Amino acid sequence: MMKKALTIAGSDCSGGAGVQADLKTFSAHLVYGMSVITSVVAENTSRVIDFQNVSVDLIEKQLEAIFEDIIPDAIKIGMVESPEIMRAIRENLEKYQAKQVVIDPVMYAKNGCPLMRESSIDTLIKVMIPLADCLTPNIPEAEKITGMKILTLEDMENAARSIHALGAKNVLVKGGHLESAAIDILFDGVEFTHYHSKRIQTKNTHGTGCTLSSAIAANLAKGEPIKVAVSNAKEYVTGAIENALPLGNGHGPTNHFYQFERVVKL
Ligand SMILES: Nc1ncnc2c1ncn2[C@@H]1O[C@H](COP(=O)(O)OP(=O)(O)OP(=O)(O)O)[C@@H](O)[C@H]1O
Ligand SMILES: Cc1ncc(COP(=O)(O)O)c(N)n1
Repeated sequence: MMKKALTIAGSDCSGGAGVQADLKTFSAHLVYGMSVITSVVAENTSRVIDFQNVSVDLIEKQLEAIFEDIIPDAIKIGMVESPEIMRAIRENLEKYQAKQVVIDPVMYAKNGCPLMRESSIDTLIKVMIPLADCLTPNIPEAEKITGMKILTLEDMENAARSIHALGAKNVLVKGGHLESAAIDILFDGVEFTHYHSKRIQTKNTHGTGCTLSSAIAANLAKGEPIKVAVSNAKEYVTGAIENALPLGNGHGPTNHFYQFERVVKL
């Protein structure tokens, strides 16, 4: 039976990040994908033009429609811009006894445009982080959450430990913003696991964080334990970056279907 995954995130009309990246990632893993849209973002590979949040009422009704009918095996949460939407997601996921929740605490787009208002950070910490089976901050996000400056692998480990203490079961601090290799560090409350890949020289990295977190959710939906889920997801995102698509004028999207190109000549 096909496993099912849900993304609760913003819509990126240009298709490289947000809900669109998540659904492509679920499909590439042969997992049935569903979506609850939190915000409609007018953006492309170069800039965010504008966004409008979906009302709390309609977000709750999307969740109701999903959970009364097709129960997801795992959930990925991406852009959640406001404290009210965060609180509604927390309440509803508790009500529906959601399992395997991966949270990517999206704060900014690649080009620096804010996708979460500053006043949401407190609610993110108190309301969202304790929901997470796995939280996947990048370095700037981990700095905002912890108030620490992160320059080294040891700093990443310390940040992961302090975010774990806020209630996330597993914390993956992503090293995409490091200068050296792309090393991500997982802390499960007991030990650290380092996931290495070489740094790929490309500007086409639109949606890397969305793709990694939804690949973790797809692997959890299939029943993989967290360390295997992160390892498989890291391998997948590295391949998607290596084969990234030179589309648009800015940061092009990753290639979610690179594995299929060996089978089907496009
Ligand atoms: N140039 C690169 N080469 C190899 N791996 C990379 C590169 N850039 C990012 N990654 C990897 O991509 C994944 C996403 O990390 P990153 O730190 O870019 O997340 P992010 O900043 O949240 O992404 P986004 O900017 O899409 O929100 C991580 O596994 C990271 O190591
Ligand atoms: C709707 C939405 N969600 C998340 C991101 C972050 O992705 P990136 O930092 O790769 O642009 C984005 N740009 N848009």
